[in-house]
Amino acid sequence: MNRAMMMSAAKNLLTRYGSTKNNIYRCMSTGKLTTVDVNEKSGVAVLTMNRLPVNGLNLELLRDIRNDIDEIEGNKCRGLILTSASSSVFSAGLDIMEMYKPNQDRLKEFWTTLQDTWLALYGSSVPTAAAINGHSPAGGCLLATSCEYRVMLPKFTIGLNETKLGIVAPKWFMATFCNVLPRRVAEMALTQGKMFSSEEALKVGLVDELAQSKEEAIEKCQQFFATFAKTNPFARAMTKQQFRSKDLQQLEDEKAQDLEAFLFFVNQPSVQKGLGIYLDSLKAKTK
Ligand SMILES: CCCCC/C=C/C(=O)SCCNC(=O)CCNC(=O)[C@H](O)C(C)(C)COP(=O)(O)OP(=O)(O)OC[C@H]1O[C@@H](n2cnc3c(N)ncnc32)[C@H](O)[C@@H]1OP(=O)(O)O
Repeated sequence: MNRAMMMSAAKNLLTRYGSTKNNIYRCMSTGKLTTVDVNEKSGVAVLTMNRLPVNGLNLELLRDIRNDIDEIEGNKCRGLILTSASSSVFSAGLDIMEMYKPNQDRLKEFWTTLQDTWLALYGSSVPTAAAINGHSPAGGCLLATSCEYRVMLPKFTIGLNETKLGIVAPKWFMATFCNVLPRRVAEMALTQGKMFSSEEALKVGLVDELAQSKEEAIEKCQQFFATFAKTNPFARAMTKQQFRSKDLQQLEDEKAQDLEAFLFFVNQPSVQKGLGIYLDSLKAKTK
């Protein structure tokens, strides 16, 4: 191999395996709206949501996340860290545009994909953690709390704020919240639609640690995964799945009813009106 060929091969490798100070990262898959980088040394995959500006969870982003989780599971990665390409928003939750004046076929597909994404993430056999590097309301909080561990950057907010929008978080959103928070704290926060500051979230246990940067948050998630070094991966995964089986089974059993209830609720004129007013208030903020 001559020098030019060697340079070209090295360039190709760097494009595919981009190197950082300590580790080699392999880009496993790149959905249009997500990227997945696997640390070759640790086997940990970092799944980055990249639908800027706010990672609103629309049908396409949910599909990409779902496919990435499946791929990470299939590749037997040692861990999955969910994070955001934005420096101020982890995810703004469900893209309200999917629910406002919706096309009914797409609305069905949107909700079914959300259900499947949650089942895949909450029930994942791979250890999961969220590096919450920005605001994380509603569906963003659902994704973060579906993971086993959360590290958040200061001065952001997280919570299930649905009641403030005049909508109701489905049972499985609530179950996910209750898997993390004491029941009384969860009930109060859900009914109030409370958004916790990072510092408050740490205090009540909604997040496990704070970090000063995204890199530090990812490092802390990796340290969490390292706590499983002396456990049997199969026994670990079975234990997690059995622990979460009631919540998972409930949605599996009630998927069709949950979809019907969502469609009925979203199509109510009063709900449509409320969503329209909320969207206007979000847009007015930027004017
Ligand atoms: C019926 C059953 C429902 C089931 C449960 C529902 C769950 C959900 O997830 S509902 C969604 C709830 N989400 C929110 O309430 C968050 C709303 N967004 C915000 O609070 C903020 O945008 C922010 C804190 C996440 C980020 O603030 P900032 O960085 O200042 O960005 P902007 O507010 O200026 O937003 C930029 C741009 O994005 C639009 N947008 C924000 N969030 C959403 C959203 N969830 N869906 C659709 N669009 C959203 C916002 O309107 C701006 O648009 P433009 O003005 O056109 O740039």
